[in-house]
Amino acid sequence: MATLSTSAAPSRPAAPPRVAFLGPLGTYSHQATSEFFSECDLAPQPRIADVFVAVSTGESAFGVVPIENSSFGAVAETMEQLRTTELSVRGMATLRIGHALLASKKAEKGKAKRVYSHEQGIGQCRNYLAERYPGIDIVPVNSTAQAAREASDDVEGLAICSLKCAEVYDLDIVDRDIQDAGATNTTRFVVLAPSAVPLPLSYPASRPSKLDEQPEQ
Ligand SMILES: O=C(O)C(=O)Cc1ccccc1
Repeated sequence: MATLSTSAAPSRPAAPPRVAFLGPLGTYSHQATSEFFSECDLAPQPRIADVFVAVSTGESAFGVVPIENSSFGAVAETMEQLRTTELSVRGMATLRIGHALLASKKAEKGKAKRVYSHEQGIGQCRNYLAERYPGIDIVPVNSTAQAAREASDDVEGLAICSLKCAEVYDLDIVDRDIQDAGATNTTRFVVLAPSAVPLPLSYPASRPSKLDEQPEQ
């Protein structure tokens, strides 16, 4: 006689969630996403508004957006989206932000005519720019890694972005730690999900936050 098995079928490990964030690769939002989600399918978006769309349409399970910087304040595009979104804020990550100034490997020293960055990157380095590059053209772009991409195609351009972008976009390091607030410069990021979707307990990843690490001596 056939017997019925009551044991459940072996469960397949859940696929890592798809997470939308402000791209391209190398942004601070990318860094915050990787810190928060131990494993995920990275879905970089061209603008902060696109992160909200990707989560609202279900294309991504979660989204990560910057919300506030310790020295320059609220991130305007995120605040604008939060006014009307039906998504919920389900988590938070705080990163220490150290900006680098990068240039194309073909750039001539001292010939820079413009500097690209996200509005936040420009705002967090405004005193540095006024002192070292008075009168330089400031070109706001969608993200700091987008600024690195622009500088890689512009021998008269500089990018304010993370040091990581020097590797990712093959750029020279002109200067580092150029943010006006020094080691105290932090940005808070929030994790978005559709209102009905709770954040699994396994997030944030158990690794200690970058802010818990000891400062270099
Ligand atoms: O452009 C980025 O890298 C972002 O993630 C937004 C941002 C810009 C500057 C500081 C912190 C976050």
